[in-house]
Amino acid sequence: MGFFIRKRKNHFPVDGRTVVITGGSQGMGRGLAKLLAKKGSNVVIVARDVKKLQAAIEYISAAAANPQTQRFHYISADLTNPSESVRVIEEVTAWNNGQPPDIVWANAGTARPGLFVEIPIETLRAQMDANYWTATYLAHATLNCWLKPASAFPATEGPAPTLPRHFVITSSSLAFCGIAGYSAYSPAKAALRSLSDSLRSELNLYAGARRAKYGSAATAPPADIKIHSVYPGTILSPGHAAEEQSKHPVTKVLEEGDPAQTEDQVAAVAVRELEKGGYLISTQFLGSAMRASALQGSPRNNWFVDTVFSWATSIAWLFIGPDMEGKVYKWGKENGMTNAQ
Ligand SMILES: NC(=O)C1=CN([C@@H]2O[C@H](COP(=O)(O)OP(=O)(O)OC[C@H]3O[C@@H](n4cnc5c(N)ncnc54)[C@H](OP(=O)(O)O)[C@@H]3O)[C@@H](O)[C@H]2O)C=CC1
Ligand SMILES: CCCCCCCCCCCCCCCC(=O)[C@@H](N)CO
Repeated sequence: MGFFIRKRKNHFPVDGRTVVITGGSQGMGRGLAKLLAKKGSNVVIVARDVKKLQAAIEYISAAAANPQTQRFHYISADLTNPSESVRVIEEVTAWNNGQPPDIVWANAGTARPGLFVEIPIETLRAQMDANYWTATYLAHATLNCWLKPASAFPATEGPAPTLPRHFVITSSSLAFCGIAGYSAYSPAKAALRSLSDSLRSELNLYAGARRAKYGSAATAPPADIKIHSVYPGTILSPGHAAEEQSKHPVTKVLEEGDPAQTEDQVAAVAVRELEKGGYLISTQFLGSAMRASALQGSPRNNWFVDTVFSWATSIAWLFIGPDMEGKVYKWGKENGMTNAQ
């Protein structure tokens, strides 16, 4: 039997490892936390609202595979403040017996849709804070901890990890395609894709140094580091319900065909793709098409599928592009310029 059923390598082992998930109190982050609890991880969730965090911890820990040995923890932090990311990593390391977390998932984010000229300047900046800077500050704190053994972080104890560490970013399929109504949000998510590609390139340097003659326990990081980014489409979350309130009707027209996923569905696909070794990860078919049409120089998950799919989407855009332009034009023609909510 073993001859026929070749078990593929799991590139994202989580059993017994410690995972930090920001935005873990609801929506996709809560779905991820529950799934990883089921797969045997120790989980720390981070968000601002303590009541929601407490309720989520109860919900997440109930899914634990080994309730006697797995541990769960929450930290209340506003991640738009850079020093809060540093504190989170320090606190998790202390909680985790002096060992830094194995996996950190920058998932916190919020969308404030609306027409560009209607959005106050402060909201434009706040959207960058909530979506770009939260993840970037966390990446900076985490990579400093993982890459600099002699950094400000408490000295780590015990044996060096043998498995790679992972930093995962939740972006959005809107990173691949700009549509009316998301001008405050999409640029932040597109910037995260660029951050992901840049860090992926840079981390090769440390992987090389670990194996070179210059690498030593004192100067080289103790484990390889893998970076990944996930690009979901519509997720039926509390955040999504809130954004629907301020969403311009033309935006609803444009995203009408986007299949909605529950927090559990999106978490299951994201983790499955990570287990397969995915780097730039979409979570449903439309998202995969959007991804394929916007690959640029990003490392491929599967060179054959990604290349052929990108050719197909290049042709598809010749029809979809004008169709979407026409939908926005038609909405203006029929309803005028006002936000008809
Ligand atoms: N919903 C959707 O349709 C889509 C969402 N996404 C992205 O997926 C991720 C999850 O979204 P979703 O599932 O909708 O989750 P929600 O919007 O429902 O929840 C957001 C989570 O992030 C936390 N959070 C928000 N701001 C901060 C902050 N400044 N500091 C710390 N924590 C914060 C919230 O807790 P609290 O408010 O208590 O801080 C909450 O736990 C986000 O990055 C989002 O942009 C991507 C594609 C589609
Ligand atoms: C060949 C390619 C064809 C592409 C057609 C593109 C159609 C546009 C679909 C827009 C989907 C938007 C999902 C929103 C997710 C999100 O991040 C917000 N809900 C924030 O929470």
